[in-house]
Amino acid sequence: MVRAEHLEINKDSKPQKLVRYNVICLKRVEDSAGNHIPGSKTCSAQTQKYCEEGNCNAGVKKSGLVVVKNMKIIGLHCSSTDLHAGQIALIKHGSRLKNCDLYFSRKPCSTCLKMIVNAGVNRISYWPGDPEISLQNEASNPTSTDDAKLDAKAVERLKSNSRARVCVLLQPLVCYMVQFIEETSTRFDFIQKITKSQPDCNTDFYTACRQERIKEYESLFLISSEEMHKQILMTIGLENLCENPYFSNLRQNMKDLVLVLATVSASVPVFGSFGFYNSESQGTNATDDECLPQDIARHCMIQARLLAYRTEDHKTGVGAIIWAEEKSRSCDGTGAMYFVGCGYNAFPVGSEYADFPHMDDKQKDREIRKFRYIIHAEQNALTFRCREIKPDERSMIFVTKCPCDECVPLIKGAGIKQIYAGDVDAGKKKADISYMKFNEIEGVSKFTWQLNPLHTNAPELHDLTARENRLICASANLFNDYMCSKGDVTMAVKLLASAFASVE
Ligand SMILES: Nc1ccn([C@H]2C[C@H](O)[C@@H](COP(=O)(O)OP(=O)(O)OP(=O)(O)O)O2)c(=O)n1
Repeated sequence: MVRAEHLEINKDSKPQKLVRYNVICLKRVEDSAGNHIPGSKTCSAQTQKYCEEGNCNAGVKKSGLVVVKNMKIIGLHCSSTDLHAGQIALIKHGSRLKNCDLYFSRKPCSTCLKMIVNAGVNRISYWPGDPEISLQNEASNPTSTDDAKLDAKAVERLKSNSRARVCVLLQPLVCYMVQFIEETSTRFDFIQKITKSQPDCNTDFYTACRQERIKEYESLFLISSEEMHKQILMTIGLENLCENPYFSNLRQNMKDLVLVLATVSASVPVFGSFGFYNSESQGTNATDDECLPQDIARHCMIQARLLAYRTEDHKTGVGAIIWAEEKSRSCDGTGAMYFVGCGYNAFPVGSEYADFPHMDDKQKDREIRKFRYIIHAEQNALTFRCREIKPDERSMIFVTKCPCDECVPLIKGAGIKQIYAGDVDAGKKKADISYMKFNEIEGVSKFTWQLNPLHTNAPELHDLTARENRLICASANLFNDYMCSKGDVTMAVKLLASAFASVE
């Protein structure tokens, strides 16, 4: 059956639901032996550059992939040195890919497409930029461009002979969405915590960090030359998008989504010695007490932040994502980490808008408050998880807000070993929701967003940090120079892939 490539736009989306289609994948930079390179300090300049340019697998750009079955995410993958994202999905899910929807951050190549089509997937959506086999190298390497063009043709042929729908799924954002995300990101607890702890600091550091992220994501996801973008769209069978106004609308939608991603990402910023730390040991063994590298923890928290925008609670959006670590590293570009589940706060599945009360504790009548009905982000992540939580593996939950007294025993009971969260609400007690148990939890390690306690405990280091932070606040340029000189700007885990998944 011949399937036409088309742009799907959902005009009925409610504003708070728009980012429900935006899911991010995890990427680890690896050396040729497949070892994780935690940052530029241990990575040779050459390898670093090679990986950054997405050239680890000659001519093949890194891609991310979200696998969705029955509207639930069952896999978050990323290409590795040896394997493309589609190949990894095949290895991980096999024939379970049947009837799944796949969301790629680049148009997949023929090697991946033939296998996933063969597995009986339902729909393949992709980001309409440079495809997996890059078409951007024309001048520098004509032979590889010829191969890339051949591959693009093969992809078209596979597409037109397959049952699966291969399409671009891109939602235009409503006009005030970018502004809404900007405002909520600046007000986010982590940014507020930094601002409060640095009395002479305003949110300039946030603006600088956002600019840095915008630059990074634009270079990953957008094609700067309009002409080049048009040529690529023609080659990958999207000629119907090359005419205006479709072309300019497409570019604008892509830019807006990149802006949203960068804005959310900046709300978990790289700033001085802020990060996820535990002040005391709480786990049952040393491995459980060991914090993930900061860049990975930050990356997962950004995923939770994106999920929070899908909330059904008008006032407070919360996102949660669970990852676990296998004993040995896997073929996935995410290293030993694998996705377990994710969720956001919402009313019970299937309920209609008016079925339950939406009021908070400012409403005197307790019967019409939301708290007894709304399912918390952690509760949805646990309920709709796609993998079991194994007692002998390090599993971790990332929550954008402090887990409340309903959720702390659930997280512990489920056998999750680590919690990464904010602690702004810890110790708060309200009539219908309390955050008292988080501080007392035992047997689970907590890593909260704070200044590195090693720095805070050493006065001279603290002074240094304060001085450095003042410097950072002074100007965006100074901030960038400072971070670059520290080698921190290049995160080992980057938000490489933005795939667009319709998920309940
Ligand atoms: N770890 C958490 C904590 C809370 N929530 C959800 C449940 C409710 O939808 C909302 C409750 O948030 P607050 O306790 O902040 O209560 P309010 O929404 O009333 O806001 P506030 O009291 O801060 O003004 O967040 C959640 O999903 N997961």
